[in-house]
Amino acid sequence: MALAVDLGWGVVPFAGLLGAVAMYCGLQRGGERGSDEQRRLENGLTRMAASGVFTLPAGAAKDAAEPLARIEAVAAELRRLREVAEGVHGVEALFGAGLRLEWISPSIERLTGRLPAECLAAGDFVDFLVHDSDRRYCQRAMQKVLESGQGEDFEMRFLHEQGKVCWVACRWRPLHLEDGSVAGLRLSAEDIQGRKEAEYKLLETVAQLRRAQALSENYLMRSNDERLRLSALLNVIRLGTLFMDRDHRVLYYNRAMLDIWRLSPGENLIGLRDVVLESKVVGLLESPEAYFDHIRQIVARQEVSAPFEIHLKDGRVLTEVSAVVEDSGHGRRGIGRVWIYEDVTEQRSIARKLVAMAERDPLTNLYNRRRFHEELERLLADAERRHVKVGLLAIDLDGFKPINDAFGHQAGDEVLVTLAREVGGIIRRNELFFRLGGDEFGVLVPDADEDDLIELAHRIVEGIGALRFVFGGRPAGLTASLGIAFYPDHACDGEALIAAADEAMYRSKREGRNRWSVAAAVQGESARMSIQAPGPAPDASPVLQVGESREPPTGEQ
Ligand SMILES: Nc1nc2c(ncn2[C@@H]2O[C@H](COP(=O)(O)OP(=O)(O)OP(=O)(O)O)[C@@H](O)[C@H]2O)c(=O)[nH]1
Repeated sequence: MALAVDLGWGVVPFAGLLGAVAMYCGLQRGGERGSDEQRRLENGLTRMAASGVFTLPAGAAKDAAEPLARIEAVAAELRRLREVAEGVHGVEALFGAGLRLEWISPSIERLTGRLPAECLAAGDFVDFLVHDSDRRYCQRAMQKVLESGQGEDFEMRFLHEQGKVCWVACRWRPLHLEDGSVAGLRLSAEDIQGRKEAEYKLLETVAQLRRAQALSENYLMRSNDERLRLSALLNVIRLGTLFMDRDHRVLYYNRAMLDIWRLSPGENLIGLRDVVLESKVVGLLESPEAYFDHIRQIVARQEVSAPFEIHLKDGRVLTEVSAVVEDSGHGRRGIGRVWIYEDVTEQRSIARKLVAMAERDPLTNLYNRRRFHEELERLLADAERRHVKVGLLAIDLDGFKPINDAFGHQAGDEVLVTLAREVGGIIRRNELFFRLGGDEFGVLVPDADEDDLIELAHRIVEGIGALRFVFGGRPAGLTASLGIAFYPDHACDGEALIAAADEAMYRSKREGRNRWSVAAAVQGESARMSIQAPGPAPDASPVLQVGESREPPTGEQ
């Protein structure tokens, strides 16, 4: 059914009316309102009325001027309507019942580059103007409006003749006949390209924000994983770790930290100020004041601190190192400070044992020959600097081999141990006693005085000679031969001093054992060159002093 218009005095097919009005207007424009033409028009209108195209008011047929005036009024009204329709910003279009485009506003050109005439000439409006992706939906929606008589609103894309796309918001409305049936559709399409672009931009921005959020969530998750890994690591290592913030409050600590400082495992240190922390450990420290002074010095500096030893009352030894935690901007103040504590008690003990093993004789626990040489060099350097003497006593047992041979090696060991203890009891605290190997011993005496050393040698000879042993029910004893030498009197260096003392000791052996001898004074000044020793000038001739124990011990020799 064709689209029709109600003019108030009859329903007129739209196209027919437009034709009639155009014809009328054309006549007007041409100024040819001759009576023939007017008559033709009046006849035409009368025929149209007679054929039911529209209904003339009663009496109109008698007065042909009446419908003409009405047509003029309608034409004027239509011109105004056309002006309005052609001037609309959006697109307006009318479709017949076959969904064929019957009229479209010129504004379609602005959106699609297509002229209304092109659109009307195109067979199918949807195929011609609607974007591929929206065609089926559009066709279905048009059909639905036609069938249901209910309007549909949706957005779709027009295709511009140059291929670009233009989004429009469509309002599809049915056109009803008087009897209520649907005679066609009306489309009102509004250009929403700007809004769509804004929406796309917004969506893109939202997508970017989502990506950024996902990225930051990913970073957060990874940094959280890192934190957990670090925390797990810090909790398994034996180093006590403490992070303080720049306001001197506890930020983080690990289990070892609580362990080392004997704090209960459930203790919560987070947020505690340094002074509170100090109050918790003060009872453990051997020298709290010294330690807290040290902390204040460290905190005042920026560089990594040197390892510091902390001695605790329970005998443990801790080492501490601290460093500023730099901030990412490498600011001078940093974001806080890390403190690392290590309980080195066991290491220190092992080190002590290793040192002892390296420098002590395992049988007698006396210093060994290695330590003897170290101490000798040290004492000689000191004597050189302070212009004092160093005395060396070389001790060699007499008749030790026969004890081994007669009573066994274990008996010999017992003799050595007993002897070490006895002689250790005779020497003074500043005198150093060594087992130099086998049955050889040595005593180094700093700031030595000749008379004192001779007195010491005498007491040692007597002390050893007085030792009494019983092995397998049989008594045993032994004596010792001693040699005494002084630096710089008898030697200008360590080796020479040893040689001089040995020489004196062998002299004691030769002279009958169980005695002491003082080394012969060296000829000339060579041994004294480096020292201006106080006292009388030495005699140029070799001097030998020999001492003997008054009571030679008994025993199997
Ligand atoms: N039991 C024991 N004997 C040792 C040890 N070290 C060395 N000896 C022995 O000590 C003896 C030292 O020999 P000598 O110096 O000739 O013995 P000596 O009988 O004192 O000889 P003189 O010095 O001439 O009187 C050797 O028999 C070694 O085997 C040890 O650690 N334990």
